[in-house]
Amino acid sequence: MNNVERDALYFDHAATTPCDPRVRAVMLTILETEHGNPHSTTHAAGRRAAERVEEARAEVAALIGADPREIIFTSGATEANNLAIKGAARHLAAMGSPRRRVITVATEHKCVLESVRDLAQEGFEPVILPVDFNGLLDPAVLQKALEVPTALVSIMAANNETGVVQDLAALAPLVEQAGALLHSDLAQAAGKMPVDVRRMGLALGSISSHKLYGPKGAGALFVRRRPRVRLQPLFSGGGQERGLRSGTLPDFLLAGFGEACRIALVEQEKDAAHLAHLRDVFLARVRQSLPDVVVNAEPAPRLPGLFSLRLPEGRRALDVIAAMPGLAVSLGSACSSAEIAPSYVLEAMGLGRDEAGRSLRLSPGRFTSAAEAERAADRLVQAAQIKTALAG
Ligand SMILES: Cc1ncc(COP(=O)(O)O)c(C=O)c1O
Repeated sequence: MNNVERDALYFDHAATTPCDPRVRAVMLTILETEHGNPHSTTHAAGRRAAERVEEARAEVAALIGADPREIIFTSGATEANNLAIKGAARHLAAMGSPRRRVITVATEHKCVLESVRDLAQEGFEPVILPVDFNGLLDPAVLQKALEVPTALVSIMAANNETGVVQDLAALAPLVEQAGALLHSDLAQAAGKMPVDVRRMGLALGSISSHKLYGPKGAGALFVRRRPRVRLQPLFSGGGQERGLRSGTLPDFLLAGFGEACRIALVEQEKDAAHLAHLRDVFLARVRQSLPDVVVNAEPAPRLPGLFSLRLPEGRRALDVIAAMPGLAVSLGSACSSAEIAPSYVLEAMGLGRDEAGRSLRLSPGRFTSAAEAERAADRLVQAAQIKTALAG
């Protein structure tokens, strides 16, 4: 880590988390001392690698209340989401199912939205449902969409821009009654809030390692066994992962992912309390100087460690970020050249161009201290006090 990185206040854990030192230690041991292919089990080196993979599978399963046989390793949540949505829809079509509707929500991650939209080319009917001002999906809206025979519904557990937590326990029975499969993108939720695939009524669920202090490049898809959910694989190959995901598994990454899940399960409540405290410290301090600051979707149930802050009128998030180089946060908007396009997530919640352009995403983490939250608040206030004219 160089000095710039060490001095920076990192408030962008929703984008990615640093590897937990305990995760790093596990991965380094494997990199330095083990070299087997987990699929070459005719010798001890391969068998050891396979054991590492199975240990990791058990840890990932435990974090979300699944059976280890229900975990398919992938390269991350993007791949898991693609496999779940395209794989399930294609399998049903191949079995002769007349169900063509695939439903998702306007605030989903791009990899879900694009996977659903891509299916239109294969004769499916993508339906993108709206959310209310707090980013929540109204069960009545889902119920109405399910009047047409539906293959699959994909609803994320927690949103990556606002932290809004959907009420899956209330929505799942509607999907089940309609005879459709329910998939959830759990990338932001796993390790950050209690996740139980049975209680949530999921047929499929996607996780990402690098969102929970594990390495980048690893993820998993939960595929329910009873009643059994079948998928068409995305890749042709050696038939690893029960034929659903061919390719040699990266044992050291998966061991790190497993260790990250083990830690997350043990420390999730402690982490959540810590993150809620950091958020409260940060917001109280910011509001002393900027009382008009708003948390987008504040009334909705939200993750404790991820919030979208709307600055008072007259400030532009892009300018504020530029004025605080030592504080790493995300824009609540997608940026193209010098223009700010409102984030589609905030736009779906009814925010206008100006409101979205004043929004920042902040996400402290497990290793952030209260003193750092105070320093971050001071830097933000200082930067926001450099009054900037709104473009347009
Ligand atoms: C909600 C959500 N889904 C999916 C992804 C993609 O995850 P990955 O980087 O593991 O492909 C992310 C991360 O950007 C995310 O926040």
